[in-house]
Amino acid sequence: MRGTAQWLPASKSISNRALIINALAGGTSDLHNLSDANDTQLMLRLVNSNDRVIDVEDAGTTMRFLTAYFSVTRQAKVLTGTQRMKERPIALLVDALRALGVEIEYLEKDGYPPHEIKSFAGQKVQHISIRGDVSSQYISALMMIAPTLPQGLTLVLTGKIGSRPYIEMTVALMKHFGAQCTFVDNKIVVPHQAYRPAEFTVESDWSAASYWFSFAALAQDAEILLPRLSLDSLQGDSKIVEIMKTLGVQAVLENGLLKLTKTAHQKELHWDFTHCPDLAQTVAVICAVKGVTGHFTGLESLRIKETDRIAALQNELRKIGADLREDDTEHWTLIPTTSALPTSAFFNTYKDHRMAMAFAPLAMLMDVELEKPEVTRKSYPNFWKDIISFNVPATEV
Ligand SMILES: O=C(O)C1=C[C@@H](OP(=O)(O)O)[C@@H](O)[C@H](O)C1
Ligand SMILES: C=C(OP(=O)(O)O)C(=O)O
Repeated sequence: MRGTAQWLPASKSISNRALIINALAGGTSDLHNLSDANDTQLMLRLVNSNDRVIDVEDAGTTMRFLTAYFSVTRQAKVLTGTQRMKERPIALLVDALRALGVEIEYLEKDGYPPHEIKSFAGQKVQHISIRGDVSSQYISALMMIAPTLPQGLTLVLTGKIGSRPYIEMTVALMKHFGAQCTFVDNKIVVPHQAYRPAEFTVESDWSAASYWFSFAALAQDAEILLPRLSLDSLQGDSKIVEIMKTLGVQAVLENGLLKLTKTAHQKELHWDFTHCPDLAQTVAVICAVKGVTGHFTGLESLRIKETDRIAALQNELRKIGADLREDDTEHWTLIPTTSALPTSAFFNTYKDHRMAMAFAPLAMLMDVELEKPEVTRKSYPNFWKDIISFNVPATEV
């Protein structure tokens, strides 16, 4: 398998932060290479929308960041989304905003969208404690609005902190646009200050890149080139380089492109996904078919993403004779396939882009049919176009 993933998207996490901060900085920054992911295209459109009802579809960051943004910019809005978005909790963020002085009401079920932002009379507190183990997106949302608050904001994160690199990414983006912010241990301090407009170029998306590591892992022979990725990235999902080394893929930067080639793989993988939850599906599927036993922790947050990703993985892995066994609430064992793979299989995707993209590379070994392949538009709209350019046969039925 040889070629370049020409349509690899820019990071949606970085793009969505840049768009929120740019809006708070007056909207005049030059932002280059924004992601074409639906989550970012939604953010681009909705952040300046005059509509009262804001439909974020299934975009988690867009929902959480806009809830904070519309609150501090005093825009009365109703935020809603898909049925699944109405099942993804938002209470911790709403509680924090209410403590700050924002009037927000739930319109259907307490703790979940849709919700209505009514008013913000003025900052009531400077100090907020918030759990760190549910979603870092609530924390990033509060951090980005913090410089605009008259008293600034101190956040104390309680319990285990998940997705920490995404919080560090928020710090880095805030700094790029002129706002100081410190994040030490479990404490984040943001003084009141003004953002400055700045030029910014978004790098490629490491989570999207992870699927090309999967193709390389399953190919007989591979030389895959990935554009605009840096190894010391703001994105925690660049950890895929380390993980996939164990699974038989070597990655080196050559002439500005990341080159993936084959190397020997090991029989076991111990990995904690606490700080890179979006890689779990990619890695589980590759372990399953390469005979690698996975000893995993840090999968808890997968249950509240686009679908319950633990249940979805368990259902679909069983179709190829593998399993993801829950040993206790914190430990999972990936039991790989020991028998021959079926010659073909149909995989359900649960309206989750990452289910589709994690299982697609199995096409290197068997005939794969995927339910609603268009779900990839959430983060990687040209995924199928990229696949076809590598001569992997893909047909839309
Ligand atoms: O801040 C972000 O851009 C994200 C944070 C992570 O979510 P959690 O913090 O909910 O784990 C990640 O799964 C999501 O895809 C993007
Ligand atoms: C979890 C994800 O996105 P979000 O939470 O922003 O919907 C994801 O892209 O895998």
